[in-house]
Amino acid sequence: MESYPIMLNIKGKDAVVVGGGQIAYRKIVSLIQAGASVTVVSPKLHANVEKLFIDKQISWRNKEFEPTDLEATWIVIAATNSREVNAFVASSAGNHQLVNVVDNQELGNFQVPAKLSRGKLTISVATEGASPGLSKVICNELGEIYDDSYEQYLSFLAVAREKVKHSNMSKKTKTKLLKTITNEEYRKSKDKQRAFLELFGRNEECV
Ligand SMILES: C[C@@]1(CC(=O)O)c2cc3[nH]c(cc4nc(cc5[nH]c(cc(n2)[C@H]1CCC(=O)O)[C@@](C)(CC(=O)O)[C@@H]5CCC(=O)O)C(CC(=O)O)=C4CCC(=O)O)c(CCC(=O)O)c3CC(=O)O
Ligand SMILES: NC(=O)C1=CN([C@@H]2O[C@H](COP(=O)(O)OP(=O)(O)OC[C@H]3O[C@@H](n4cnc5c(N)ncnc54)[C@H](O)[C@@H]3O)[C@@H](O)[C@H]2O)C=CC1
Repeated sequence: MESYPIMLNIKGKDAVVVGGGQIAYRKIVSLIQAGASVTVVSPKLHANVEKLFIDKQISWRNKEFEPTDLEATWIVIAATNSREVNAFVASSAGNHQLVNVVDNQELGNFQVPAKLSRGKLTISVATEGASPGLSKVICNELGEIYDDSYEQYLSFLAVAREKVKHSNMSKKTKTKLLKTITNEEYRKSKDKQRAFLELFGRNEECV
């Protein structure tokens, strides 16, 4: 069966990461970047995780995992170096919790893909656990093609699309315009972007 890829809005949501090592650190950073409120449960912290705690970016329960640690959280990441503990974390989670198990994907209900961010553009790559290393390689390759210029371009597209959507143009014209601005020439030319936005009046800062 295929996985179902989604973009999750976890801003302000509680996440519990069990384990405070290097792998936990990687997952914690992406949770923080997405605005989650992260609590780490672990008797020891890797220096990088400790720094996040000192900087008040995470909460820390300095203890071994117990099932009550999962109360009232939405996202659970089992990232200890013990397969038994990770399995125990997974079996302690409720049906409505999102659970990721770093050493046994079968026990959880989501996996973390490799990710490339360019502002509003997200490219994520996953292999159903067949080769996380390949996911990383592919993401790095895509990073060469979808370079930093996409960040500004996506800001333009977002503003332009809103303007088109809220204009009085016919549906057909709107569809045509939205297609036109995905042409490469709009990414490469801020003059073209500016000219497009000027069709709708005052210019925006995204250009
Ligand atoms: C199932 C999954 C569960 C999950 O973690 O969600 C999982 C599981 C496991 N990974 C293992 C190994 C490695 N993982 C990486 C890297 C990443 N792993 C990530 C995700 C995932 N890893 C999920 C599937 C995603 C998919 O399908 O592609 C990435 C993409 C995202 C992230 O972690 O943020 C991140 C790249 C981030 C980046 O871009 O930098 C590397 C390479 C490296 O670190 O350089 C290696 C070594 C090379 C190799 O093995 O390929 C092992 C064996 C552990 C052991 O030896 O004991 C397991 C356990 C198992 O296989 O059962
Ligand atoms: N999914 C992925 O991308 C990858 C997963 N792995 C897996 O991740 C596991 C963890 O790797 P690292 O972070 O490098 O290990 P690590 O040894 O650096 O950290 C393990 C952490 O787990 C904590 N811990 C141990 N028992 C605990 C308990 N009962 N309750 C709470 N915390 C507990 C320790 O205090 C420590 O902070 C590895 O065993 C490996 O199987 C490894 C590479 C990639």
